[in-house]
Amino acid sequence: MESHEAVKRPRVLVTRQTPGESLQRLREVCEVEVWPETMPPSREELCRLVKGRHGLLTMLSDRIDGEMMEIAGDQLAVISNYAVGFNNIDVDAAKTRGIAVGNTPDVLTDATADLAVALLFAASRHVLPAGNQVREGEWKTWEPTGWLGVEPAGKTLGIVGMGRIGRATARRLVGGWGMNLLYTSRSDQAEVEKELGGRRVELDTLLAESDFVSVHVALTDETRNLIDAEAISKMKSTSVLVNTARGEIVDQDALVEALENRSIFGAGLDVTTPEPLSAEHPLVKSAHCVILPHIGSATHTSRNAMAEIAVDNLIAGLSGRPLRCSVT
Ligand SMILES: NC(=O)C1=CN([C@@H]2O[C@H](COP(=O)(O)OP(=O)(O)OC[C@H]3O[C@@H](n4cnc5c(N)ncnc54)[C@H](O)[C@@H]3O)[C@@H](O)[C@H]2O)C=CC1
Ligand SMILES: O=C(O)C(=O)CO
Repeated sequence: MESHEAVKRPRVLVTRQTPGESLQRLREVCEVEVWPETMPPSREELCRLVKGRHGLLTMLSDRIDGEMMEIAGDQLAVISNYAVGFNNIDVDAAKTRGIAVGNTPDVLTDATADLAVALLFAASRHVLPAGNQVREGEWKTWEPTGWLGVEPAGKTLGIVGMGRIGRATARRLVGGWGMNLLYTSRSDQAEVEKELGGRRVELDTLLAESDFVSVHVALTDETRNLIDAEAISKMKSTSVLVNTARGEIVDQDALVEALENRSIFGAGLDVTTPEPLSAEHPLVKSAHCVILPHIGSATHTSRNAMAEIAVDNLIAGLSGRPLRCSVT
């Protein structure tokens, strides 16, 4: 039986065209099939495509569970996710089968933190609806009471999940706008506190005391719906919620209600449940919510670098070497 040991020309599936030249490196050592469409393969198509592959280069929209690994077969040695988040992969199932799993951390940290800051300002200053007023020819005059927003300078920033992107976001807002920092984390972050000041607090305290809350935890069973109705009810009526992590971390129904009741000031989301979110969804229609189509890492620099890591991970996994960035 063909198993995890290195094979001469391993068969690899890449579930979407990635930017840059990195796939060329893969083609030199593997038989590569790239899913050619813009839309992801359906579950059915993916089940058909994974069969007999030694390696998979997957996107965050591909759900790779135990069943999918089973369908792929015993020869599957490595799953390389083209993302830092890996909630779309059943890592325990992969471990059980001895399949290596890789991700693409660090190289997208700055781009995603930049976008968190952009969303914070967009939601604070009505950037989209005010801009639309101009586009739609509805701009009548300068109004002393028009489009009044909130300002971050000197206010309190709450970072939920002080990992790489949480810290980079805090660095921008503490350094640039003199914000005071609160954060949640599973452990104290002495280095962060040395660099940025700040205090580790319980989530309830963070929500009650922050003027701007930015979510950066990984999606796990523990963080799913972390920002639920009760959590949102603790936030200040002048506060802004930003989520660039994963949609499932925020209870969207509760957020709709909070925005409708004006119990928070606004929200900026790069991630939703589902993705894409229907244009009819009340959050999309809300004047107090800015939604972007999951573009946190969407810069040439980040996406090219992610592709390089994803290919390095795949090649390492196929030859039984430790991955450049492993989550198993
Ligand atoms: N919008 C986008 O395009 C992007 C979204 N992301 C999302 O951002 C997430 C974070 O990325 P990184 O900062 O690179 O990951 P990271 O692993 O450095 O940070 C995640 C942090 O969350 C903490 N955490 C996990 N569970 C927690 C809990 N229950 N309570 C408090 N803290 C908890 C972890 O300890 C860690 O510090 C990714 O998992 C991904 O979902 C990442 C990149 C781009
Ligand atoms: O890397 C991730 O986790 C993303 O969401 C997109 O880059």
